[in-house]
Amino acid sequence: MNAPSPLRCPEPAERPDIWPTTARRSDVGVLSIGGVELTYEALAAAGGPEEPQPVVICDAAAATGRATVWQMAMSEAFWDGYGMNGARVYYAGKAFLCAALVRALTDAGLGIDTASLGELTLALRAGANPATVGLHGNAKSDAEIDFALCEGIGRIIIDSLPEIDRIVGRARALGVEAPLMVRVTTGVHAGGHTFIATAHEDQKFGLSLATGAARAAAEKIAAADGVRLVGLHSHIGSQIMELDGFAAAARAVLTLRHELQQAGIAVPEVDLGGGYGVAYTERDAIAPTQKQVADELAAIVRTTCADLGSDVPVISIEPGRSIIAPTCVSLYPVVATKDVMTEDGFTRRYVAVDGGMSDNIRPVLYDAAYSATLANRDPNAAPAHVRTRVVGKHCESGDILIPDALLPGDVAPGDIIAVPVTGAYGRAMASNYNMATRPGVLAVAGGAATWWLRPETIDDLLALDPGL
Ligand SMILES: Cc1ncc(COP(=O)(O)O)c(C=O)c1O
Ligand SMILES: N[C@@H](CCCC[NH3+])C(=O)O
Repeated sequence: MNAPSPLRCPEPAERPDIWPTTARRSDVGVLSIGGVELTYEALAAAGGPEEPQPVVICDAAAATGRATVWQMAMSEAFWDGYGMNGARVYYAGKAFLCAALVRALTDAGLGIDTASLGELTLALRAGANPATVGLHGNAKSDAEIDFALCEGIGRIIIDSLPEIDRIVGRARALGVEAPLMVRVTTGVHAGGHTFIATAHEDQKFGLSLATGAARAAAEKIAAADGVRLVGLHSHIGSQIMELDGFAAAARAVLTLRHELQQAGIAVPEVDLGGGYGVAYTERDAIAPTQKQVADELAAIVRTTCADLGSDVPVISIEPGRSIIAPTCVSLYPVVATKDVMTEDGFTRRYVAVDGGMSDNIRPVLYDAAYSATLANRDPNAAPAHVRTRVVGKHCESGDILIPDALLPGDVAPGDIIAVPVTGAYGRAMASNYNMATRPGVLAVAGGAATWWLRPETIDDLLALDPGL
């Protein structure tokens, strides 16, 4: 958790990859995104929060732009007019989901990957075409399965052998055919943190390639009535910056497909999952571009299929983070500051903000690093910078957003802390700890602001309590 030196937040012009496309610092030092200044006065005037409060600002055009670039890069890389049949991109809604985003991404040609009844309901109600919606889950409820089957979604990704029997039963009862993919555990270890690596053997997701469980699942589906095998699926983890793991997993899953096809079991599609990493701070390398990833995946698929002597399946991927993470910046009002003596005998500045682990659990859960700057004024115009710990407001001493940030020594209540790259798994993993209200997500574009998710209110929380 202790960084070797305090982490400074680069300005948008220095590291454009960790800021939304339209982020700028004005001549007077105020940050803006989408032409909207990031002060609470300007946000209120543009239709945002009326009072200072934590809020997630999303550069709406950047989100659509990143999705479109993925879609085009994959379509181009996987099309050659004869063996390569194209590729599909499903946005992994677990990273962040709301109706406006579903509409923007489906308009851009993406499908939506969901992992719960809530995500699935939202995606369909927002107008996603069921044929290009998928459902994941290692413990899908009957309600989830029934809803997915009744709505006719394009793929349900199987995560265990008993689940196949359950779906066969539900499909029979409902009189529908279930399109199934098998999630294959390829044994590839990749991913930023143990909790977000998903393809090594001893973890809860998928069916093992090594033990034969994945193959057995595909055979079971192929032999059963009321279900149809539409593909194999591999997802190796999240926040992966090196492409080798994707290559190894793709080879493994394509080889299984080839073996199945040779045994007479057709496997039209292979999904290579999500997990493509992004840079969070200036210590991170610039992530591979969507085109680099797509070209690399296409090269692996092409050569693997050629080596195996098999045709090329339709390929799909499920990026979440890499579409939405860099398009959002979290803003926090500074509430209090104090200087504390450390055990090593130096003084540490604490800056406490309204917000914290309830709107961004990632630092606590994964030691995830973020950096912070000031939104309302130019930090570089301040006389001196000090090592600062940015902490939240919750009743946990571990409620630390940034353990060791370099911020102006005169940060005070009235200032606004901006933390970039918070679009993925921030609001989506937010909680109501301490009965905190979860922040709104404000989309900004062309000088105007629109709520993509309105801020939760205390009344929203109290309404859940029949005792009141
Ligand atoms: C099955 C599956 N697909 C896609 C994703 C999206 O991952 P990421 O946001 O890292 O792209 C995840 C999350 O790790 C996942 O579990
Ligand atoms: N929630 C994780 C990513 C896991 C994605 C789901 N398998 C994160 O914040 O990095």
